Amino acid sequence: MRLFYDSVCLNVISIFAVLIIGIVTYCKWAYKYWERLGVPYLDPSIPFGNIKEFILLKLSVAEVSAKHYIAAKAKQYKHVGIFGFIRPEYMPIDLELIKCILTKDFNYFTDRGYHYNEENEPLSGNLFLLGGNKWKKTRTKLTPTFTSGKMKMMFNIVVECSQKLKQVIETEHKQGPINIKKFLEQFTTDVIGSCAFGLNCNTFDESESDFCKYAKRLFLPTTFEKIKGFCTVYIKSIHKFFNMKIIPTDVSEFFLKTVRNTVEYRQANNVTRNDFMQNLIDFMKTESSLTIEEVAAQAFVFFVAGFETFSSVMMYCLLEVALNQEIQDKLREEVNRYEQITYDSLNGLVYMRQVVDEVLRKYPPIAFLNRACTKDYQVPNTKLVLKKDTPILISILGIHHDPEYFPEPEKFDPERFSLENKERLTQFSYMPFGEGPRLCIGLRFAFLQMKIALAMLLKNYKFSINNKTQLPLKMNPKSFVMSPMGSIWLDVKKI
Ligand code: HEM
Repeated sequence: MRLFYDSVCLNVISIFAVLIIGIVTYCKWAYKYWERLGVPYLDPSIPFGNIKEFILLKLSVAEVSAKHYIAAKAKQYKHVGIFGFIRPEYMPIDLELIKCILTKDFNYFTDRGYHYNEENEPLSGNLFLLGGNKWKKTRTKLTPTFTSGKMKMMFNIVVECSQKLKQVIETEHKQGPINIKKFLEQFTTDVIGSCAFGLNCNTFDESESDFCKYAKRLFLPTTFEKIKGFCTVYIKSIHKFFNMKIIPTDVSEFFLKTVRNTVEYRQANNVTRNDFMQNLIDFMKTESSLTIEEVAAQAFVFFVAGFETFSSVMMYCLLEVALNQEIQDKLREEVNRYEQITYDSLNGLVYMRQVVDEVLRKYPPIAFLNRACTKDYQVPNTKLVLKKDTPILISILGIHHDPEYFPEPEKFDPERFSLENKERLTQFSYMPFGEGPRLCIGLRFAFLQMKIALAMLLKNYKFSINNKTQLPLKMNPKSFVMSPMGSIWLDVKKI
């Protein structure tokens, strides 16, 4: 019996050892990928490649890619090869090269390389995930939804929501310091729920409305959902084999049902409203029509793309003005030049634009851009040919903190974006909304929202930092957008 037991143990250990040796040998071979192509690369570690700190939750994915950018730049590389586990990824460092990928040779890089499957998962057929011709057609259809004329139509909805934000700050600030992010998230849910889904979410009154519940659920995935998300990016074969969905089924069903109800209600009752949903519904009637699932997918992505980005930019804005009182005073002076905030007065808020631009430089919420090579690509002025499907990673955070383009990058200085200085910025050194044909479609709407909310808050309140805020900020390694670990607590005084 003892002999049998020993032999089983020996066999198990041998199989295990062979497996380990096999994995190590394969990794070592895979890690020669960039060397074989003559591309400089950063030393990977088995089995993580170059993303160990991200996998072990020491740094956020944004910080890890910025670290790669800095390391490559220090060695004066124009481009660098990295590995996400064993997946080779290409990171351009030189801005001319970045320009080629994002604009000049865009037809080689039309896709982000993320998974989507509209039949299996209708909401994945959204503008952010789509690639190739489908993306192009959808982008052409949606572009008119974001013209300045359409923004003007949505102005009143955003003002209404900002009044509710003011009311809640009015009550809450009397109780002590406020955790500003929570209220900004509620505000964003109200705005996008209203503009993209045509709903009065009443987030401030009813914190557990269904809309809020599913929105929160989407941004707080379970461990299993995180693993699935991870497979989508790094181990596509597993993702495809198990036909995994990227959006949780209950969330998907809720958003689809909500859109269906809204469309049916408006059509049955002949109701129209000045919002994104109306534009999408109008498309359903045209020749180049959208199906109800396509409408839902776009409304869904407007919500997802706008939620974390907007609330984090606003939070960093208020943090920086709380830390820099003279900037806050100057901003307030500008806002107070207008008795009332109107759509036209927003254009006059020039200094506010500088402040927001600097916030977006220092804390770009989407800190890296993804592209995938859709056909073999000869990298200009080199012998390198990038193979079809090679993932491309551009570190916005790294570029925005590069002292060559922004001296003293950690300093918060809105003067970098004065009219005069803005003209001197190196092309492609500032890309908080991305660049090229896949540039953020919601840019105008984001500025509309930010200017209205900031103007309303600064007109009525003075913000200073409360010592419950842990400074310097440490980024949350679990978050895909630039989000701090702890909360930002502000003392608020009525003016
Ligand atoms: C401050 C707020 C925002 C920031 C910083 C931001 C940033 C970005 C960035 C960096 C991209 C990728 C661009 C690229 O790959 O070149 C993007 C794409 C996108 N954004 Fe935004 N965004 C913001 C707000 C919004 C809002 C409010 C909406 C919708 C109402 C929106 C909708 C989208 C969509 C649909 C895409 C995909 C565009 C495409 O692939 O054609 N974003 N955004």
